[in-house]
Amino acid sequence: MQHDGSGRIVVQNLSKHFGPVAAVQNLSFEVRPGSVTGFLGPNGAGKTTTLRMLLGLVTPSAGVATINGRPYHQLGNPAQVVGAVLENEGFHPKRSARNHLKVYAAAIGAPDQRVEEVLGLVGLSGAADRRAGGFSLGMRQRLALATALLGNPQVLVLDEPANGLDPEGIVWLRNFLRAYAREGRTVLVSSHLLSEVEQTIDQVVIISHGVTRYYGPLDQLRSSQQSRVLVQAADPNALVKALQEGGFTQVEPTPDGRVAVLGATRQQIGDLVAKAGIAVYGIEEERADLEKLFFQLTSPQYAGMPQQPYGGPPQQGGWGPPPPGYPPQQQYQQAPPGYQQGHGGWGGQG
Ligand SMILES: Nc1ncnc2c1ncn2[C@@H]1O[C@H](COP(=O)(O)OP(=O)(O)OP(=O)(O)O)[C@@H](O)[C@H]1O
Repeated sequence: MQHDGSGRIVVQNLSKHFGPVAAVQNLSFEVRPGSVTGFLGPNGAGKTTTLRMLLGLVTPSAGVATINGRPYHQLGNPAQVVGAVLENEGFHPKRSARNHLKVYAAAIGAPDQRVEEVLGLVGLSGAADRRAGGFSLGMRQRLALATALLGNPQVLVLDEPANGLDPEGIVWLRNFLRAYAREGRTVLVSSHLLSEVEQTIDQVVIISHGVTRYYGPLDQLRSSQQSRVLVQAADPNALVKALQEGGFTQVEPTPDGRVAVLGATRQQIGDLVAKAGIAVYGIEEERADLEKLFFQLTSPQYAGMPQQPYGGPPQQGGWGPPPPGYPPQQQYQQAPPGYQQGHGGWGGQG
């Protein structure tokens, strides 16, 4: 049966157990053409196992993974549909890059001319006659990518492709993958570091211990992380009152006695306290930190929490269970008790 040519990757309720180890649990997500999707999670999260199931190298315990609507082994001409780079791929050390590519090109019926094209695409033309055994890790990554590109595939699946690349190589890879997606192709790229792929990806699937923690557009994840303005005031209660009167309702105390205001700028707060005549000793903006959120989402503490409290794996734009302390447990949507009387301390304690 023919595949549908859609360029779509669909992972549906995918699970894999290795004996007692649940490597992947009920994972679901979709990758559409024209986008780069980051598949993120710490070491051991289940990324490689998932990609190996997608590529027909590991049999799922449950669920399905398809490319163009078919499991990998049912794609008639897989090299033209999907190109993949998995971790620790070996090259014959004595074979030159060009000869390595010629062997693979012959195996999938690609012409020798394609070998020269892919060498150019990955920037290895100048090193084509050097033995792969002498290549740096970064050059080996490029050669592996060139091999994946031989069939001019619609879909690219790359496991930790930034490993071993120097900063220049990372920028090169980012531009390459974005251009590839702009051609209407599909790119799925795994990493254990959000910062490494943050500028490359449009969509993100974050997993930890084989379970989805977040699945959706990166922008949405970013905008969920509001910056906060931290204010140290002589009279926090008066400050909270003024903030709420000024329409800043997302106000919370910090452990060090400051008042955190969400959805505000330093300037807005500065103007407000000046107008209200409130003495403040400091106004500081705390920038949203995506890396911190990623760490929280994938931390072991978080992984120990009940799974899927919302009844199933997250849909697109959806979350797994909230990370600890998120949203903050102490949040003054209304004035803290005690302050309305004009006396008593912060939260009615003083
Ligand atoms: N063949 C196997 N036999 C037994 N356990 C396995 C096997 N392959 C993977 N695992 C286990 O499954 C879990 C997920 O591993 P996997 O390699 O998929 O994670 P990963 O997210 O790719 O991590 P890394 O970046 O370290 O490769 C780990 O606990 C790992 O030890």
